[in-house]
Amino acid sequence: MELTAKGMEVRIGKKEIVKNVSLLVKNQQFVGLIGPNGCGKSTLLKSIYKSLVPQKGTVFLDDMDVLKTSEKKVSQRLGVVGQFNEMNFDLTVGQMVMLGRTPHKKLLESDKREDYAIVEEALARTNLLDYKDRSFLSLSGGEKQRVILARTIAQQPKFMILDEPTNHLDIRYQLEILSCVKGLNIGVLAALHDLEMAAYYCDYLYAIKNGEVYAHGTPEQVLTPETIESLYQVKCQTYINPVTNGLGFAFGI
Ligand SMILES: Nc1ncnc2c1ncn2[C@@H]1O[C@H](COP(=O)(O)OP(=O)(O)OP(=O)(O)O)[C@@H](O)[C@H]1O
Repeated sequence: MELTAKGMEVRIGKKEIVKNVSLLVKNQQFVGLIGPNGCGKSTLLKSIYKSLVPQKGTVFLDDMDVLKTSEKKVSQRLGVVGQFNEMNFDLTVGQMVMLGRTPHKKLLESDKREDYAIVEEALARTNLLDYKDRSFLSLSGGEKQRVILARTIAQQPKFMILDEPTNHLDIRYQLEILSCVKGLNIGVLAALHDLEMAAYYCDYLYAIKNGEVYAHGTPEQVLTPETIESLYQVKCQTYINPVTNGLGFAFGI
C-alpha cells in the first residue's frame, strides 16, 4: 500500500508548523522522518493520520482519500503508534492488544477464535507472551511501548505510522522493535531520532527543518555531515560503523 501526502500545511494559532510538505511512501517501503526537536515531525504525522486537521493538503493510501474517509475505514488499513500512550483505566496486556481488533468488528461483536490467534501472534512478535495477564498500568515505559506496537500489529494494518517508536526502549529493544516493524513487510512512515537506526532500517528519508522538507533521498544521500550540521547545529563526521557495517555518526558542539 502506497501513502501519498501532498501540500500538507498545518497552522496552530498564528504559527505555521508544517509548510507545504509532500511525501511519498512506496509499497512496502520503510521511510523515516528525521529532524530536530520541534521541527514539526509529530504535527505532520498527526495531520496524516487524522489526529489533527491540516489547513491544506491531501493524504491518500492507494486510492483511499484518508482525510475524507471514516475513522473506522482508515483504521482497517492504517495503524498508528503515537508518542504518548497514557491511559487512565487499566486493562491487561492481552485486553489492550485485543483492542487492535476493534476496527475489524461490528458494534458489540464478541472476540472470535481468530481474534485470539491474531493477538497471540502479535504478543509473540513483540516478546510479550509472558505479559499477557499483567496490568498495562503496572508496566515500564518500554514495556508499554511494546504493548502499543503489539496492539497495532493485531490491527493487521496495511500501512503503519510510528512517532518515535523507540522512545523509552533500551538498545536491544530498539533494534528488536525496528526489526519487527521491518519484518511486517508493509509500508511504514516513522519519525526517528537515532540517525544510525534511521540509516540502517530506512529505505528513504525525509529531513524536516522548520516545518519544511529540507532534504530527501536514500540515507546515504541525506545523512551527510553538511545536512546533519545544518539540521541539528552540531559538528558531525560520518564513518562506517564496524558492528553494523552501516553509517555511523560522531557528533560534537
Ligand atoms: N497545540 C499546540 N499549540 C502550540 N504549539 C504547538 C502545538 N503543537 C505543537 N506545537 C509546536 O509546533 C512545533 C512542532 O512540534 P512537533 O511536536 O510537531 O515537533 P517534533 O518535530 O515532533 O518535535 P520532537 O522531536 O521534539 O518530538 C513546536 O514548536 C511545538 O511547540
